[in-house]
Amino acid sequence: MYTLYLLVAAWLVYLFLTTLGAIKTKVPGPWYTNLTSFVLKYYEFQGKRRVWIHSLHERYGPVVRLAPNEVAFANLEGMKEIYQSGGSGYDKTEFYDLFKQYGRRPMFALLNRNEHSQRRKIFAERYAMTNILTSTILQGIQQNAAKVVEKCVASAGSYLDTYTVLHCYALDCASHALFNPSGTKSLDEKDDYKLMEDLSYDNRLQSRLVQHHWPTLASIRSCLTPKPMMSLSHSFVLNRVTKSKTEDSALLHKLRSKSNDIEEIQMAAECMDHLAAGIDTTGDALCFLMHELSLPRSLPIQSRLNQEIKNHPNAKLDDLPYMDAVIKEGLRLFPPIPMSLPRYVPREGRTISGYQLPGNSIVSCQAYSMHLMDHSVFTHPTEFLPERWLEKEGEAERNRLFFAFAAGGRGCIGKNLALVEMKTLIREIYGRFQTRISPEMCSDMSIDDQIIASRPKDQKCLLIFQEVAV
Ligand code: HEM
Repeated sequence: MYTLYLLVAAWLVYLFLTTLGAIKTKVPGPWYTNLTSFVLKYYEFQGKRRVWIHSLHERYGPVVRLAPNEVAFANLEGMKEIYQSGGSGYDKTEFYDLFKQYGRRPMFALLNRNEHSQRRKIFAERYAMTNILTSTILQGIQQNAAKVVEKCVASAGSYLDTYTVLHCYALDCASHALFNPSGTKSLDEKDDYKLMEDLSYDNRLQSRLVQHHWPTLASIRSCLTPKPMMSLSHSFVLNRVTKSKTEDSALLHKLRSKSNDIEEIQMAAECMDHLAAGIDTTGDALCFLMHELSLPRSLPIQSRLNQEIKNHPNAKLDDLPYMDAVIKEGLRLFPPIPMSLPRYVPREGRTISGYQLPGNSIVSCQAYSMHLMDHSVFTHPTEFLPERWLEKEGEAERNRLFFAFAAGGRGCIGKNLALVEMKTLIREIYGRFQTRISPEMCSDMSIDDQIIASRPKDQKCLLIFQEVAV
């Protein structure tokens, strides 16, 4: 019994001390966030972390306390300091341990900044726009887009589940960039289709959170349960890394050229990470966007898009400003990674947006709030209004707050690839079809949070494709 009293007393002292530390910084937020991270964890396990944080921003402003040692920002000042100061901003937290592959840290999960910048240098030239537009990567994307169009044509008189088709498209494009010519053909082949399912229908949110917050508990559990077999996608990537022949343009080719410094299993971890990073993000972004465009209220947007594409048949991908605006607005309203990207305040402590925070506190921004909070920059922020991106006034402010690909030296390295994939497909589809929601569609398209990314809740989106008269 005495032990119990002692434990309770120790807990109270701990709360008191953390409260003292917390009050010192006077960050706005609900009183209980000074005492415990319990409420934050509760919302995380419910898959509602993003929505809860956003509601706190709406109530308390752009800087808000989430837990005794954790603060969220939804303003430019905070974003620049956390993600861009010194080039790549503050260091990532152990949250990124969850993204290890084959027990190794790929670039996305590297915590050490020097190691990260060395690794990033290896890939930078492969993901540069010039490389993507001039190499066989673009050809692969165009061929995959043509296959999607064939499926749209074949769906005449019925509907197409665009969720699955778009995820196959994203998988085939990303795996082509990684392993060309040994990428997947999930748009045509059943076995590769299973790979898409393996990657996109992952439902391990809760167990991954347990692993993050209580790693000891997670390792006890894994000792007590039989070891899971290697997933389909992990076997696929390992097989490609150890056995496939690749063209010079493939990312794996570049990694192999560094084989003195990088072991094969580390190459596999890297390829697996880029594959996972490239599928749901691009697939979900396209799916949310096409759903929004297919709603009756978006018909005028579709018409304008169709006109632009048809009137400029030979334009370069980047010379279609309205299409650009439509895609950007989709990424603003439905960012595929809308959740917090956590970082540690450097050891000495920092003042961010006027608040003094001790070293090792956790700070973050989430794209969802960055894109909705400032009504002077994004007027009518919850509405889908591509035209806003065409206005000259406020252009710089809008671009600075656009956080779908994050910012700084740890921002998305696959951004150019993703944008070329999106633009190529949207041009092919909306230059030829009008899309509508199928009357048989009863699935929920609301944003469903996973560990860091989000997806349409029911992972189904039934659209009708009707050819537009030339
Ligand atoms: C619309 C599509 C995409 C979006 C919205 C997106 C978004 C992001 C964001 C927000 C980050 C930073 C995450 C963080 O700091 O925790 C990131 C990092 C990353 N993304 Fe993307 N991404 C997309 C597509 C892709 C594609 C197609 C690839 C590659 C095939 C890719 C590969 C990566 C990698 C490797 C990183 C880690 C970069 C580093 O640590 O230096 N992404 N992405």
